[in-house]
Amino acid sequence: MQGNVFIVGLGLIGGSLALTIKRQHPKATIIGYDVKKNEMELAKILGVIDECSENFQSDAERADLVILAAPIIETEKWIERLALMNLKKDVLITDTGSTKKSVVDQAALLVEKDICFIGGHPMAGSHKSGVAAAKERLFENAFYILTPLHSEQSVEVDKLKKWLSGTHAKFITLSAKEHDGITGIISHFPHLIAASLVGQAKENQDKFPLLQRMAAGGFRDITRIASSSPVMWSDISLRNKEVLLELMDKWMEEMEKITALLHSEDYNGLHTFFSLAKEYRDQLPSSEPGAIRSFYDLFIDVPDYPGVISEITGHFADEKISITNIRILETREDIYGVLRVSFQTEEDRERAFHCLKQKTTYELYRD
Ligand SMILES: NC(=O)C1=CN([C@@H]2O[C@H](COP(=O)(O)OP(=O)(O)OC[C@H]3O[C@@H](n4cnc5c(N)ncnc54)[C@H](O)[C@@H]3O)[C@@H](O)[C@H]2O)C=CC1
Ligand SMILES: O=C(O)C(=O)Cc1ccc(O)cc1
Repeated sequence: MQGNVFIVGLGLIGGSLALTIKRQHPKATIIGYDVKKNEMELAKILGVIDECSENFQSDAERADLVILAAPIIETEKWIERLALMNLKKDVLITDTGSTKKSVVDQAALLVEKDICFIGGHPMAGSHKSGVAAAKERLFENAFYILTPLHSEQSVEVDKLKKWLSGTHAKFITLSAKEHDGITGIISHFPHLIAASLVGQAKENQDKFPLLQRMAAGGFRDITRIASSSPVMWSDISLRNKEVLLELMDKWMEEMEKITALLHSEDYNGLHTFFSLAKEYRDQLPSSEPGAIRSFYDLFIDVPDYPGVISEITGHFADEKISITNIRILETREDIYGVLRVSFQTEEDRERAFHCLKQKTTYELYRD
């Protein structure tokens, strides 16, 4: 595809989409805009965009595709302003916000002006922010939800998918309401809980001076998402308020039930509670990328001796397998530790798995 692609918000998501589009459509010109001038300049230096926007309106008016990748409330403000501009007749406007209903409602302002808007949410990311964290392959195999305003937009949806084909994502069309219901359960509510778990640890750190050091393993993993951008998550929480409040009521009811089980020392009740959770979780697809894909992890049971990490990374280096992260999750003093290695792609993880299967006798796990 050829034309001008105007990306607003050059963070993790805007930057990653810019890289993907540039690779897939080398003839396109990527113009980037960010309220933070230094972030915009960094994007240019890193080769993420072709041009820094000097003037939002004139760059929007020459665009064939506009991608709004700012925090949701800022995106809504841009939609209102875009509706007053003299845009190209066949321009496509999309966004990347983690909630869809309020954005799509706001886009009625564009539709009134006969401008095409298709809501979008690439469901891959991380707790990192900023253009420096952008990656060309961030969206590979991830779900990419599109929320067109009506069924007659199929030609435009196909055109948008072509622009975004370099993401190698799995496109799914949903209504904005359905999208917000699902993501509320699997993403937004868990973020609230993760942040509150971290809060609970902080509250108790004076009482237990060792707490911080000991929170390095599993606790860090289940609360990783609490390190995400506070601006982004405040926007998401407010814009999916109804869904979150409903989930919160149900959660409180559930917590009251568990409180009662503890008070009455109801062993069978607790066993049922944990069994039902385990049963449902164990049957969730593990070969699917999951709704939100962020990393491909390989877990390796390694003996706890100095040099084991360099042994493992040496094997990967020999096979030219790149890793994105490596961490010891837990070291049981006398026996084994679990090493978690993260990869950018499923393919890299598979290669790593087979490489270690061949060269070592360590137990390996992919889930
Ligand atoms: N971080 C993630 O894992 C994912 C985020 N999203 C959504 O994508 C959007 C962007 O998120 P990230 O890239 O992660 O955030 P980020 O914090 O990495 O980047 C956002 C960028 O937008 C800029 N910005 C803020 N206000 C602006 C404005 N009024 N005009 C232009 N630029 C502005 C910021 O300076 C920043 O550079 C959000 O709406 C978020 O809900 C969607 C999928 C995953
Ligand atoms: O890092 C993680 O696990 C995430 O949850 C990333 C993420 C954040 C927001 C989204 O809308 C989609 C994905």
